[in-house]
Amino acid sequence: MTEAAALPAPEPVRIGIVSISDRASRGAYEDRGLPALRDWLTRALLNPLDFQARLIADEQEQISTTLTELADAGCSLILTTGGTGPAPRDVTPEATLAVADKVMPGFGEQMRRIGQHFVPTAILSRQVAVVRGKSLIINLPGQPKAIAETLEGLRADDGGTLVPGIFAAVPYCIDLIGGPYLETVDAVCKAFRPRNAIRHTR
Ligand SMILES: Nc1ncnc2c1ncn2[C@@H]1O[C@H](COP(=O)(O)OP(=O)(O)OP(=O)(O)O)[C@@H](O)[C@H]1O
Ligand SMILES: Nc1nc2c(c(=O)[nH]1)N[C@H]1C(S)=C(S)[C@@H](COP(=O)(O)O)O[C@H]1N2
Repeated sequence: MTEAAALPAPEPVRIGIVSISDRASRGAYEDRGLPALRDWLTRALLNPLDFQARLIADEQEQISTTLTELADAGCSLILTTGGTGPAPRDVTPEATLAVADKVMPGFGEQMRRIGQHFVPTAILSRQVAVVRGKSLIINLPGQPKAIAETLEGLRADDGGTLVPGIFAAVPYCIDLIGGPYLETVDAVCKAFRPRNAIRHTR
């Protein structure tokens, strides 16, 4: 048997993607949040992906209910986009904190650090990340272009990493909460794990 044949294939992963937008949910404009999330995750991950997609309005109860349902449905990762600013209808962080078992402040800190390289108003974002059971839930900004920026970080002209994207820490976080082993495409986003946590798959 060859070494490759002896290695296990990457595990399937269920991922919740949630676009939170008053205007896109009522059809005032086309939703670009879900396609941006799906496209980036498909480029970045080698695992077979089962997406659970939702497009909803900026309603706190509805957001919390959606996040709870996706976590209960076995999503290891849930990414939201939209509703993190200071406007009265921006309530995604409150809805996310309401379903948290643990708050993970490092994600929000790093997202705002990345954002300020693109736009000074990134400090207006109130994104949070939390763990609920075996799900990691992360709020991303609403601007569709900000989704890849935040997940991937900032590259230098030579292709090296200038500011690490938040996704580099996601696979190990999911390991620690008992989820499947996520494998990334290094050219898009190289996951970091301590040496003793690295497994080899095909
Ligand atoms: N789902 C989406 N599809 C396309 N563009 C979006 C989407 N969500 C947000 N945007 C764009 O990003 C901007 C900032 O996002 P934010 O979440 O603050 O939206 P908003 O201004 O509250 O409006 P809405 O909730 O109606 O989308 C929006 O004003 C819009 O231009
Ligand atoms: N990487 C990145 N982060 C970003 C932005 C961006 O263009 N790129 N836009 C910011 C802006 S203009 C706002 S108001 C806040 C709030 O997020 P929201 O889009 O969910 O309202 O996110 C910020 N974070």
